[in-house]
Amino acid sequence: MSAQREMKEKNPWHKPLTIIITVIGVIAIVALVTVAGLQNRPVFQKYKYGIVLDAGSSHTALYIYKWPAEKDNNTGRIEQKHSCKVKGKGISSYAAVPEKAGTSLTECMQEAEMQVPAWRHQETPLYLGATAGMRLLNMENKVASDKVFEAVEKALQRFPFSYQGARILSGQEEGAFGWVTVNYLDDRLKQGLQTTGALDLGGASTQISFVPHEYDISESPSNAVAFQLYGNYYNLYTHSFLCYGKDQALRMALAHQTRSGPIAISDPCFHPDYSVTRNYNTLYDSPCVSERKPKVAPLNFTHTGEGNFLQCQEVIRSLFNFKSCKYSKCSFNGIFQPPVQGSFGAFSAYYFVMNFLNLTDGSMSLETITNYVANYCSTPWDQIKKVYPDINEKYLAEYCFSGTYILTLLTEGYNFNTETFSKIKFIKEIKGSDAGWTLGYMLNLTNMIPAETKDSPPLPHAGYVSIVTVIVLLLFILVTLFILSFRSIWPKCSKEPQIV
Ligand SMILES: O=P(O)(O)OP(=O)(O)OP(=O)(O)OC[C@H]1O[C@@H](n2cnc3c(O)ncnc32)[C@H](O)[C@@H]1O
Ligand SMILES: [Ca+2]
Repeated sequence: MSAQREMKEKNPWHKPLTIIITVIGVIAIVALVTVAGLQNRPVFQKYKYGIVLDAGSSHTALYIYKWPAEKDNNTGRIEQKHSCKVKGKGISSYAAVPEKAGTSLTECMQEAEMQVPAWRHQETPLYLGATAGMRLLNMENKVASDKVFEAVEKALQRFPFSYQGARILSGQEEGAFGWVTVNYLDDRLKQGLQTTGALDLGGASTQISFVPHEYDISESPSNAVAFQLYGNYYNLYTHSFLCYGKDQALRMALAHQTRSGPIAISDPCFHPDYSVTRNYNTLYDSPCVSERKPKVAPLNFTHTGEGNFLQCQEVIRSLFNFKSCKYSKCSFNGIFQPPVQGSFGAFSAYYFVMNFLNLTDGSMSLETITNYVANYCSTPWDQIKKVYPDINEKYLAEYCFSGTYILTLLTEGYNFNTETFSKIKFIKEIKGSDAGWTLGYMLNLTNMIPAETKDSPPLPHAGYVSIVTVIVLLLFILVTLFILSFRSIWPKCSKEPQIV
């Protein structure tokens, strides 16, 4: 019994020092785990937002972009969070009722209010950029164009975002920002890789932008845009052809065929058996064709189809002037263009049309694609309607013209040949963000948004390392003390069986 008491007295677990050491040890371990856990927990990502309204000639679309609040190399990693297609036509179509241009945006703006967290609303910049539709309205009727902007401005200012203004983009900006978008999304800018050209086909204008091989900038300064992005310099060639978007090009093609004011035309760019009645005033109501309006013409004309690809190409060719060129090389209409270079991303109507025709598979040759479009054009209209009962009839009727226009513009307008054509990719989006000028525009403008304080771990790295070192040292001392106090009873413990 006395041996047992003696052992109990010598048992370190019954000494206050051991208990204190143990408690401190446990606290130290808990502290170590807590500090490490807090320091290394995934940082809650805070985002900033920006909204761009693309007021195109055919429709308006709203894009919401987001990027981490702490920025990377002065340029945030911007991605598309949401997009909203405004119902109805483009804002330029409301020239006679400007207030409606403003109210048309309400639904998408309300969607934006839901998409951007409320606490970010006030600091979220909101931009509206208008393109060729408003360019044309501005040329035609400046007062009407100003009124549309006034109405749009009023409508946008009612929302809680930081409204930064509405303006018409120049053709150069439209082309250049489209190029920035494509290359940014492809990660080519940051990595300094060879860039991709950008081809944008809108309703009223079309843009071509690429970095040429040995391009002499002095030849046509109005087609040159110099960029410095991520420390790399780019000398971009860009041109925007007003009136060569697919709707205005169709107008020009019809104007070409009705220039003598006939009561009926048989159009090779529309399917056999296609027939509609069109109004002369409506057709010629655009600065792209107004000057060519026939002096004498009936109110309407009958527009029938013929479905002949080669003859359609002839009509389209007549829209391009290949005669005059004061530069070393031109595309058409006397516009300087160096030879196309490298790969290209073709988006908006290039994609809509080629996707409908099932021609976006990069392995198809120019010849195969041409044959396909020719065959498609010669298919009777009734048959086409039966095969595609769900497609918007206006689009459906125009795919033959649009496909032929795209091929003619690319090969004869921009001089793509069999080999260079194969480097064109028809794209809608890249990594979840739509291809178009808006992201490039946003990317450029966000450089002006000051970066928020970095969303860093709670402790600086040095502080974290010091705390962990102190705790580890403390644990080491405690373990040593613990072992030492146990050692005093170890011999007894080992003799225990002999005692028994
Ligand atoms: O750049 P601008 O010239 O201002 O015009 P936009 O921005 O309004 O032009 P889009 O790229 O939105 O559209 C280009 C054209 O494609 C048409 N379009 C849109 N969706 C289409 C689809 O699914 N199939 C065929 N055409 C389509 C649209 O009506 C236009 O004529
Ligand atoms: Ca556009």
